[in-house]
Amino acid sequence: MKKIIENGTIVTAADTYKADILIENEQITAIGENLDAPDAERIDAKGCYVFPGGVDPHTHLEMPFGGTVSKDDFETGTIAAAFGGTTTVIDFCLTNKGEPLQNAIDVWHAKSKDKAVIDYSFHLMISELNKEVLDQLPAIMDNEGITSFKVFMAYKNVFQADDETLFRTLKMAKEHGGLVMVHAENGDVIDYLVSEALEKGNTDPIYHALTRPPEVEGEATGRAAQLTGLADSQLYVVHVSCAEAVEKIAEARSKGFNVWGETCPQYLALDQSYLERPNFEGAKYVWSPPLREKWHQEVLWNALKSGQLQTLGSDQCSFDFKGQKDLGKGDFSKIPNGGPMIEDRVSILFSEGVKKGRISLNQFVDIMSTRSAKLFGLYPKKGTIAVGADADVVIFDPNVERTISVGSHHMAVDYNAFEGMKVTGEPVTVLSRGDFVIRDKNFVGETGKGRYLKRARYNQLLAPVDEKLKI
Ligand SMILES: NC(=O)NCCC(=O)O
Ligand SMILES: [Zn+2]
Ligand SMILES: [Zn+2]
Repeated sequence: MKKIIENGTIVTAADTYKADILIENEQITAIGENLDAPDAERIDAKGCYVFPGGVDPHTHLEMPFGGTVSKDDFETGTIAAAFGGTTTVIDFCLTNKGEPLQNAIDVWHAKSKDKAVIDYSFHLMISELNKEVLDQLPAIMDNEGITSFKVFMAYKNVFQADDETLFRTLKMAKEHGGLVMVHAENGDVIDYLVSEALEKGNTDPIYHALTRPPEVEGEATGRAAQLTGLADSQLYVVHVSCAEAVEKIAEARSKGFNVWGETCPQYLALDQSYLERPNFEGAKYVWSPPLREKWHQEVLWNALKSGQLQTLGSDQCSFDFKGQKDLGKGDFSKIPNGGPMIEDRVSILFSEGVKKGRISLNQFVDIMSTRSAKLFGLYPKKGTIAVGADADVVIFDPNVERTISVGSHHMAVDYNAFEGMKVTGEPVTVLSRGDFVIRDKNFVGETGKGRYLKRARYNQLLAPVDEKLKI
């Protein structure tokens, strides 16, 4: 069925203008004034912005972690994402040392197939990079379209990889056109600081933040950036939380290194004092890296504005307060790390960013959608409103005022980290490849309709085309 979205203001990463959009066969087929197609359903977007569906580059749906499994799965997580104006998520596929990579990928396909309501893709975790692993990667890039690889520099004895693995991953990415992602914190130093705190009897949630100071994030970010320069490769630093890390990214970029940075809503709008909330409530705000002193927020906003940071990931990794976060009662190091962010990512960026004059409307679209689509090989199918793009479209009311609350959110968990926060703006209608997923703020999508997306390689879209990979 054809559709025409009319009377709205289209916003892309580059432009803001009034026009109608014609949608046919999953795609945008025309953009212009007073479009007509006699058999089209007409959707009125009067008073609203019409922008590309959000691309969330960082989620952990149904992920085993911290002795439990993150609560939102590919069904509840993608429904919540759609309510929030996101139409594509890229989730992290965990791997186990010694296990064929394809097995791990198959586990992630089994979790997501028949569940996701919007389109999705995977990054792949690299925990070791010997010849055996290296030999598997080109086929995985070709067959699975997985072109980004995540290395953890923290979580000692769990996910943490050593510097040799990081460096070899960077070299591999250079050769094959992949993008390396890092969780940049110095896991060895954190491990020492945590045991020191616990020995002294410091067990409350606030010690999670105090044992992961900004210096350990800045150090690891700088190390990863230097190794990227040495390998002449490309790096994407996930969940940047502090000034120390921003400085290292900016320094590397000023040297011409291909280093990119993502921050998350929690670092822009929450701060370290939340971890001191009584009755163990501080556990709700345990992320790694941790929430920082409030002044870091403005540094992050300025980095988004100036382009030193480019994207916003939700780092969705939700755990119930009761029954999951409380695994860490009496020992902060056992609190599952992560929180529910997938639904509020776009709204927080709009309300705290655009409405408060920190970023422009076009920067907002770039940060929450376009730049991730470009960096991760999905553009221009995803991440923009253009003829030929998938019709992933959000109709967004920029003036409605509302209060975020667990009572009205759609994530599966028993709290919302922004509880009581007033925001301006809300998605009203969301389409995924031309089909309504959210219509007039109601879910009308279909479980399992989301499609797995194979992605292009980094150097097919951004860097000069490598002779070996002519496109
Ligand atoms: N960030 C966090 O605390 N949890 C999710 C896993 C990760 O990204 O490190
Ligand atoms: Zn991480
Ligand atoms: Zn994460």
